[in-house]
Amino acid sequence: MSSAEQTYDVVVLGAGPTGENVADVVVRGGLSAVLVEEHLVGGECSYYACMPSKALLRGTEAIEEVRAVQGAAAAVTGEQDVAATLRRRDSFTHDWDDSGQVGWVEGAGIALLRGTARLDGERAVVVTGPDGGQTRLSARHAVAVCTGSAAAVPPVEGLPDVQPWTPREGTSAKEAPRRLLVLGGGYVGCELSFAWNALGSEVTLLQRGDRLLPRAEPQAGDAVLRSLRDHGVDVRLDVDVTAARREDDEVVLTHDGGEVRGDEVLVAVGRQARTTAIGVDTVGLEPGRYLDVDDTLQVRGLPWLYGVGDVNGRRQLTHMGKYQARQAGAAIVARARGEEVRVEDWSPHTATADRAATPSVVFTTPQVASVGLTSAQARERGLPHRVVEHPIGSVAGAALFADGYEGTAVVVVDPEREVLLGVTFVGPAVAELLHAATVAVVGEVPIGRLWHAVPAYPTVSEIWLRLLEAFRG
Ligand SMILES: Cc1cc2nc3c(=O)[nH]c(=O)nc-3n(C[C@H](O)[C@H](O)[C@H](O)COP(=O)(O)OP(=O)(O)OC[C@H]3O[C@@H](n4cnc5c(N)ncnc54)[C@H](O)[C@@H]3O)c2cc1C
Ligand SMILES: NC(=O)c1ccc[n+]([C@@H]2O[C@H](COP(=O)([O-])OP(=O)(O)OC[C@H]3O[C@@H](n4cnc5c(N)ncnc54)[C@H](O)[C@@H]3O)[C@@H](O)[C@H]2O)c1
Repeated sequence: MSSAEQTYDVVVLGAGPTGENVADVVVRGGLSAVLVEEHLVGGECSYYACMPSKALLRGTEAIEEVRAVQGAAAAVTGEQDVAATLRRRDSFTHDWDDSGQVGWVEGAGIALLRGTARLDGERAVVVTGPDGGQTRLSARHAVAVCTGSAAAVPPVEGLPDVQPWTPREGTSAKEAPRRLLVLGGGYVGCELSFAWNALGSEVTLLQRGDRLLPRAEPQAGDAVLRSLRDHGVDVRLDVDVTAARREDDEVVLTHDGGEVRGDEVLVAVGRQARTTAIGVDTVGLEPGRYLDVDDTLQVRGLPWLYGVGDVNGRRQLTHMGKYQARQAGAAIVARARGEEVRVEDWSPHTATADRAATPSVVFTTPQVASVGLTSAQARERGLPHRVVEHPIGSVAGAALFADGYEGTAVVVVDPEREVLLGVTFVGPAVAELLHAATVAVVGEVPIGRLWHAVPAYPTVSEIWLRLLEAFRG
């Protein structure tokens, strides 16, 4: 056992995509920073979330895209090579080896400390290393908590005892289980049901509410539901699972309408803040809760403490964690230099897009790409709004892309200011349509000016013209 003390300008807890970017921004701003990581540098996204899940899905998507083009479809004469798809997934996670990311951290001039970090009063962090030795870190300017989130486990009797899969096992499994039960029909439940169904599992998806992807526009959940069922997934809505047990090698879930059996059960009912064991109580905060932060990501009431990424519960997406990291990093540097931190919307120091313009893509078949407010969110916020919808398959680019292209675009417009509040595309390969919508929402580009943003012919982006025409009436 050893004990040491070190001082840095900024101490960052957690080297996920968020923590890495906070450290990078402050070092570029002339401050010193140490990143503390207890598992893999790169965080959930690289090893158990975004990258492996998309690698599991991409082969199936590529095959479906070719099958949807008459003539080209004839070239698909066999089945997906599941073992090769899993190997490709493993190549994206580098076989769960983080040496590449460690090289990047070192090259960026960031100090890295392996171990479990815990706050120990104001500006102080204690790190317990793999050998049990402790290092005490002091921060001259800021401590940034970027410890992310973990899978939430619902209060279902017996569930912990059946050793359910979390998204970690759901993205890193070495083979497809014969029968997979999936609890939860949000992002993870829908994506991983598609993935494992195509890789050979018999999948049963149990969703508590009456819709999949309940926070998206209803057209999204409806289309994903139809497609999952068409692909052979047994989707059951309005199911309340009350108990779980193992019988020999089987998992048995009891719900209000009976029982369902599988070989594994994946729990995908949302996330919980990783703040239970990081010493937040030593600075007056309640363990287990999301960190309550302002728009500069500063924890309210503790000006030296920042909560960035999944751990604040604002938006649990990698690109939003990295965005928050850029804004928080800029605020930390400005405060350290004694410069003014601008707290107004859209300033270099505030994460305004969290509230107004968060983009996301659900990589199902069809994809769901959205940014900004849904019609339900506009209604909840009491904003004046009009909803315009148009089938994407009606444009030439979509017809060329896939025979019988089916998709929907939904735009939420503020009719008084004539700007877009939100956009949702549902359809094959719509992910790459999204950034144009994000620019329009963030820039509050007036509808009158959008008429001058002419989509190239024949691209799927011509859907923008149809939407403008539908809005004009
Ligand atoms: C299955 C799945 C698929 C997803 N797909 C996408 C996607 O396609 N696109 C997208 O944008 N988002 C996706 N997400 C969400 C995305 O993974 C998260 O938003 C992102 O990882 C959050 O980054 P973070 O750095 O805030 O936290 P994390 O990635 O969770 O990183 C936190 C880090 O902190 C470390 N840590 C925790 N506690 C301590 C401690 N006490 N001491 C030291 N280190 C600690 C952890 O080991 C971890 O490395 C997905 C999530 C899941 C579950
Ligand atoms: N492509 C992406 O960007 C991507 C992919 C995966 C995850 N993520 C991120 O990770 C977060 C977590 O994903 P998630 O799918 O775990 O959460 P989620 O919030 O997206 O969905 C959880 C779902 O579980 C349902 N549910 C809740 N309790 C239940 C119960 N007891 N039984 C059955 N269903 C229940 C909810 O109705 C909801 O539909 C997402 O919100 C997203 O921010 C992003």
